Amino acid sequence: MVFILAYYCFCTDERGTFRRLEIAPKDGPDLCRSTIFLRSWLISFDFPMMSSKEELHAHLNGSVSFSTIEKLVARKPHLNIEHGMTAIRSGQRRTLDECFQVLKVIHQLVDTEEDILMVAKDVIREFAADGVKYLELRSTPRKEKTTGMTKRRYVETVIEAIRQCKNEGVDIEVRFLVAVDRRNGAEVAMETVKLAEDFMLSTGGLVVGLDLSGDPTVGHGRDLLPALQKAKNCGLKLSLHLSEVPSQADESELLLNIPPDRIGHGTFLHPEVGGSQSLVDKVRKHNTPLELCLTSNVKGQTVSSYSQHHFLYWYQMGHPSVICTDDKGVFCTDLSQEYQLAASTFNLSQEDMWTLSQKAIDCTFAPDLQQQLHQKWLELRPTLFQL
Ligand SMILES: CNc1ncnc2c1ncn2[C@@H]1O[C@H](COP(=O)(O)O)[C@@H](O)[C@H]1O
Ligand SMILES: [Zn+2]
Repeated sequence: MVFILAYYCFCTDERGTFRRLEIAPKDGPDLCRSTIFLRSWLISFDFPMMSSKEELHAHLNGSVSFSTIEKLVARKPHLNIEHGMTAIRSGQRRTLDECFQVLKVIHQLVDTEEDILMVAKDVIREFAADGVKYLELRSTPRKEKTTGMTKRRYVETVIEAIRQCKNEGVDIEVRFLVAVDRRNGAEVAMETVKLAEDFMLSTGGLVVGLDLSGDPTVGHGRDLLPALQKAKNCGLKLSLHLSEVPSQADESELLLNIPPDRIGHGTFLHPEVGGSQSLVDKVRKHNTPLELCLTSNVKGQTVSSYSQHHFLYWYQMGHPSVICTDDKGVFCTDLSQEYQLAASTFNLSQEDMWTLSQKAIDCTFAPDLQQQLHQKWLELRPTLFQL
């Protein structure tokens, strides 16, 4: 059976505004290979500014690429895991619950220190190859009884991967956020904060913060409040997944009082989608940046289409909004593609895109690097616009 799929090309018009053009119908089996070719062509010719970006919302295990999955599958053939089980391809949609099932499959493949080291190094290199100059990775420390991996070794191994990439000259600055999985409850959250604090103090600034993530339909943030407050008090920056699903308004009211330093998704904060003006006012009052992940939200079906994405609501308000990938492996995307999607969906010019990526520098959790990054952005700007 042959699937005929519409195929789109992005380009700029004479005003520098991004446009999406239909260029050719393609059959299913060739789609993936052709997309990779087309994307690399587009990046090099039509999106020169994409070589300076920062990624502030990337879950390590959700970011594992196809080629790394292949290596992991080769290490563990007995698991009988195929790539279709670890990624949501173009045009496919899943419920959020199904997305978490996919992440569980990846966790089965990544259960030793060797796996973590390979996965983290591959992910860092891939972001660098995509023109990301500053990356904040986040991951939930996991203990694996069968392989003897401890939570402490888990974090140490990610840090080791960051250091090795630096020593190998990979052109990217990487910082790490220790993640609290809300499904594991208050006690584990408190232990995780302690672990994050230890690493913040012992890694010379590589561990910069704490992430709250996990299935938003499980548990309530009120139980995690003491742990989150403790993290904030000890100097960890907080990025909290808030209002990722509609039922979380009460929780968001509570957690926004901390206040967090950044918000993941915030899909249902504003009144038009069942949030409230009071939630928006709190976000505005603290000028809390939002991490926005278009493909993740559309493929996970919390947002019905790209044009309905809440990026527009916050962007039009002039609120700090950072385009991110969330889980680039699971959702088959990369940061360049997310910028292209935002540009083509909301008619943004190259200048708009440039400003978005430049403003994201002020949202990073590494104030010591911000001046250096601003400098780098200014140096790259003339080449990007061929001035
Ligand atoms: C799709 N939207 C999402 N919403 C909430 N949490 C998410 C997520 N995507 C990923 N995670 C969180 O990140 C973990 C996988 O990476 P790590 O094993 O930590 O590196 C997931 O188990 C979940 O806790
Ligand atoms: Zn996320």
